[in-house]
Amino acid sequence: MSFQATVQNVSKSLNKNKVLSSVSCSFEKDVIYGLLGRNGAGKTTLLNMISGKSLPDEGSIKISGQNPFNHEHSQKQICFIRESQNFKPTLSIRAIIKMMPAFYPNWNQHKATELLELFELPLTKKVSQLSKGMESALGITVGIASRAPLTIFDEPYIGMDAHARDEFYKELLDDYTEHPRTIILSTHLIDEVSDLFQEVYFMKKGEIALHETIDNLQQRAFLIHGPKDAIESLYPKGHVLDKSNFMGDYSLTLYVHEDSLDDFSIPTTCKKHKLSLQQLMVYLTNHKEENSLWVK
Ligand SMILES: Nc1ncnc2c1ncn2[C@@H]1O[C@H](COP(=O)(O)OP(=O)(O)OP(=O)(O)O)[C@@H](O)[C@H]1O
Repeated sequence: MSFQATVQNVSKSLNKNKVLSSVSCSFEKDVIYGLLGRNGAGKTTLLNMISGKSLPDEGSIKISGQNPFNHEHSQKQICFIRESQNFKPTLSIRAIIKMMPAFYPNWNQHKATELLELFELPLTKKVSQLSKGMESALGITVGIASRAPLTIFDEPYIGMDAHARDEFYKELLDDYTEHPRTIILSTHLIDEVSDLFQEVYFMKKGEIALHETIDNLQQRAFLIHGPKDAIESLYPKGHVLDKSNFMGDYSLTLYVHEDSLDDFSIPTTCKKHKLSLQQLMVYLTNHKEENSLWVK
């Protein structure tokens, strides 16, 4: 059976707070997803349930047709690397690496050794003796070397410097290219990783605000400058995320309607620039609902 993770109408409360409301999404085989949203949007809560660590109050989660909660076969298909506390502090790196093949049938020892060397992680050190960045690098090593059909990284690089993060993106992409699998990456460093994503889910206040392919987003989100009349003629073509006028230079941030895409062009007096994923996310999760692109 081909791999697929599906979430259907999932709701969840924690300590009587509704954290997720009727969330539906699906993660297809061999696609890299970004799961984005502001602090407290519900990303970790959703990922915990997808990885079978907790149960929804309502709705269903299926990993290739099975409920992953307490289901050994599903658990072996999923590697979930969290922001911290992935490993017992008293264990050495050597002991952790040794036990991984029991959890992940696709575990690749050669890749693990290569990454431990790259991140300069000494086998003899215990997790409690690692710096924050080293502990994150260990999580990343395990996540990549697991080659699990569903690999989830939830803010995995706390404490890692820019150089080490670059290594992570490169290694993840290289290994994915040779051994494709489904990857979900939740992060706040959006522009750093946006080249990795093929599709993104944006979450806002416990709901999915938008799901798009990166290709589609790039064709739909623009910042456009030009004279007043030309700019105003574009309003009906999309959702106006922002507009401003600075000393006669009018600008418009537009998310083009799906049905306007085929014939969307701008007047010759205007200039358009692509909107980065980070910029789009700011508009999308804006608390001012009248501007927010919250397609419900
Ligand atoms: N154990 C808990 N008890 C009560 N509320 C909780 C608990 N854990 C999380 N929450 C609440 O659930 C909401 C969603 O939290 P969650 O950690 O899923 O968000 P997130 O999108 O991952 O945030 P961040 O980007 O900051 O990691 C938040 O409002 C948070 O306060």
